[in-house]
Amino acid sequence: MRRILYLGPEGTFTEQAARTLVSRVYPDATVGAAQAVLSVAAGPDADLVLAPAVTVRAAMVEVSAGRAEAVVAPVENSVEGSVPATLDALVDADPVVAVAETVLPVRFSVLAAPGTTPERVRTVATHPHAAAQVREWLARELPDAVVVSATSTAAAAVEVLAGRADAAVTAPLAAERYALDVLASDVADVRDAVTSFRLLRSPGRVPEPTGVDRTSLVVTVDDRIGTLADLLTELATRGVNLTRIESRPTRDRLGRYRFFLDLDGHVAERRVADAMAALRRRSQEVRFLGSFPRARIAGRAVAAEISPPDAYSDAAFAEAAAWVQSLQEGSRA
Ligand SMILES: O=C(O)C(=O)Cc1ccccc1
Repeated sequence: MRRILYLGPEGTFTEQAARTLVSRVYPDATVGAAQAVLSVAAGPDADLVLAPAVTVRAAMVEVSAGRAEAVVAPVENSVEGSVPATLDALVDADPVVAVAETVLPVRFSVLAAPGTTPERVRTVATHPHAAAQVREWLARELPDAVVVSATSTAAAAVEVLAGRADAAVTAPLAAERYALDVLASDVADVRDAVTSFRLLRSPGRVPEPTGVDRTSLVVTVDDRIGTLADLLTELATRGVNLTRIESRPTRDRLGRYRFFLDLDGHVAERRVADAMAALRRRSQEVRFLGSFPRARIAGRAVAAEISPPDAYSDAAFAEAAAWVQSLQEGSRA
């Protein structure tokens, strides 16, 4: 039985995303659920079992070691930006690549032990990404409460159950999974906030291009004048649209960075492949984090989908390469 790990414990946004992604990536599989990362307590017929992991990093180690099939991780939020723990794990762990992404609307529930009134709440536990998205609500509704960090929103609910926090800011799913009262639901400072999640596996076959794909890379560069401009020019001159660029320190010394890039397009497309080859020539290291269909909500684009001009089509690249080859072979002037 193959395990799909998600940032747990049960009842996180990531569990919700994992259910969507698994039904998309493994449409024919029977899916069971486990309570803990090493448990295989699922129906006897399940092909896949969804299991919680304490951290994304630990889950990636399980995948790299061949003990799990895939990990589902939160990547980016429309309000708070990237999830640093996921980005760092992506470069520290043995390579894993994304094969699918999904985008979920995020509205929070505030849970507390049965009978707790808002006036009695002094500590509110949650994931840092959730805290950043309910800051105004907490200042207004629970002004005396201090926010304490948890590894996930569901881990925050467990803190409340254990009596170590008075309330937790969670996913709506946690209200169904834990015996806690709902003090508030549908809480969000920004109404239409969304978070993207990816399903990551050990490197293998890349999903077929769909025409609306995303390619994700990490590029490590030397510190010299114009490096970043040079990299971006390699993309621009091949008609490759950059949808995200994020730097993270390499953590070995101050002032050294890696760049996380998301591009429109698929490694199977000539313009993207050509741009990636150029990035490789110009940088210390390029790590491929996957090419996969771009997430849509109810069939609609989440962000603008920009088509490259005809000069960058596979056909245009093939015609131009054939022309150069004919010159090299002397078959044409
Ligand atoms: O803690 C969770 O529930 C997660 O899945 C991470 C997260 C936290 C806040 C918003 C979106 C995802």
